[in-house]
Amino acid sequence: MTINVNLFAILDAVSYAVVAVDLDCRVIYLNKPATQFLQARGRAEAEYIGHDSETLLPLATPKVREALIGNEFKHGEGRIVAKGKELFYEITPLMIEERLAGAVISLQRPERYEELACNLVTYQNMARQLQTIFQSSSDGIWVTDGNGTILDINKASKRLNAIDGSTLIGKNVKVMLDDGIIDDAVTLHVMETGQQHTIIQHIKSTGKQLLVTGTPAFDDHGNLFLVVVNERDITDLNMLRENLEQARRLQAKVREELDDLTMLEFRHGGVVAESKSMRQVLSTCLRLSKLEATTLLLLGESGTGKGLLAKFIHKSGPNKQKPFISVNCAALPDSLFEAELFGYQKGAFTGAVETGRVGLIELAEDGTLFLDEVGETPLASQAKLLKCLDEREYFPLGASKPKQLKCNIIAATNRDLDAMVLSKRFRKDLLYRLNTFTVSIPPLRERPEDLFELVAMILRQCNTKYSTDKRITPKLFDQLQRYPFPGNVRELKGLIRKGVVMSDEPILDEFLFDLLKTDSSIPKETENITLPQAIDSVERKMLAKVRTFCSGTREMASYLGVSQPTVVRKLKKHGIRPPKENA
Ligand SMILES: Nc1ncnc2c1ncn2[C@@H]1O[C@H](COP(=O)(O)OP(=O)(O)OP(=O)(O)O)[C@@H](O)[C@H]1O
Repeated sequence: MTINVNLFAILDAVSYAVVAVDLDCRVIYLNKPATQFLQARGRAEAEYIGHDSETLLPLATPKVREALIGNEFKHGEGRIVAKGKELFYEITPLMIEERLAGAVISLQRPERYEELACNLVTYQNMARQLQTIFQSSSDGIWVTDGNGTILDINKASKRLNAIDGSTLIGKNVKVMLDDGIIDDAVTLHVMETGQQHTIIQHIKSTGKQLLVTGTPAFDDHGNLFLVVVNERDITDLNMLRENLEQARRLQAKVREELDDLTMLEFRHGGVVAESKSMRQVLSTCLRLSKLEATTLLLLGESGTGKGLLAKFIHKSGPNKQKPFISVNCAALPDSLFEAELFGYQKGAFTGAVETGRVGLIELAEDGTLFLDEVGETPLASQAKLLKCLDEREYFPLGASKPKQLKCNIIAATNRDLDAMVLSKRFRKDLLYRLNTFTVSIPPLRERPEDLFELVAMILRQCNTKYSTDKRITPKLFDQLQRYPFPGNVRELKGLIRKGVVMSDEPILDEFLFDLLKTDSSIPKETENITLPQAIDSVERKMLAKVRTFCSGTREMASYLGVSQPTVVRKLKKHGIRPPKENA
């Protein structure tokens, strides 16, 4: 008996409520915390003793009943939530004299577990770790409850916002807004939408710019219970971005200045390039000039400056001191093409010079060989030229040992090589070999921005050459810009030269204006024919007329504003004999 009394006293002394039931689930005992709990709710112990435990513990009793059924007692535990309060319970067997006599239900507040857990070393370590992470983060971190009440602020945030965090804990974020510490509160946005939200916040007192992200956390019932706010200082980042932007602008300016310098360099090489298209052409040429053992193709109408650019490429390359050899493929008779290009050994063919002859390729050494009017290369020689370019060696006529091709090759044409391939006048494989690097020079009419500088340069050259001081006024530029210049820069040069030499006036406007009018007027007899026919007819008439007063194809070329090989080719096409001295 004494023992029993002591046992009850012990049970009364424990901090949790204990309820014992018999095998029929009738309440047989309540300890002191349990009766106190009932008294606090205006109930008496007597109302429950001897009654089914369902009246006292409606939510836990089904589990108790289950534990008591069968031969083996089933330990159980669970959680009771009623009227906003929460209790944890545990069901253990009640054994009397080694026989199951019922069950004991122990009930405990969850906070108590928490209090106990807090004393556990593992819990303390974990909490310490979390605090260390929270405080040592270089980003600012705030934690508020679901209503915006500040629960915690880390050190970084205090520094970024220049605030004493301890005075704010327990206050609502709205206070910070009202006090003007911050200009916007991300927590309020998160509370409103229930979603993550990011803002840029400007901190008045520190002048800092923060990237602030608020993230919501929800409990098991979907209620917002925490808002975690992360603040990242982007002041330095913005400054970095600005510096980068400034550096970029500076770089662009330097590049522009460099471009201008390069253009100046071009001008020293006598190449005018004011238009964007010509500048692009020149930059490409400059880049290509740095390549070794290269072959490139310059395309463009007659007089656009292919020859000039070929020289420019050579002069800009590493072998500018080496020879630049120019050969006009149209001017070489078919029979002599290979002999001129590859050279020959003595006695190689009838009429060959006794001593033999060095070819143009060899003469070019490791400089540049310019194959002008490459489209006119005799078909029979095209295969040999291709082999020479492919293998970078060739056999002079009559030689048994090959020689090396050391020079760069720049080919040029105003012909449509694709069309020539189709009409079988140019080898497709040679075209592919030549056009790996192609530079197309636009006609003068497509780059009027170059006109002014070209006219100024040509006038300067002519005035120096003929000791004159002729000028052109801006009025004439309107006319010049409207004129199509089929002969391109060469035609412009011829036009101005004619003006400087022939006009008696110091201002050339009127004289050149008349010349332009005659050159651009359409002859009446061409009105009912097609454009190619009209061009053909005008070409024939001009050649025939100019032939009568010129003493050679060179003079004709200069008068007509085209190259000499073009004159030779066109005379051949129209069946007109060259002037006497060239005949
Ligand atoms: N951009 C330029 N700047 C200065 N002079 C130029 C320019 N383009 C062409 N010229 C001048 O125009 C004339 C004709 O140029 P060039 O002989 O190089 O043309 P081309 O395209 O080779 O002609 P073709 O196909 O008839 O041989 C030359 O006197 C050349 O110096």
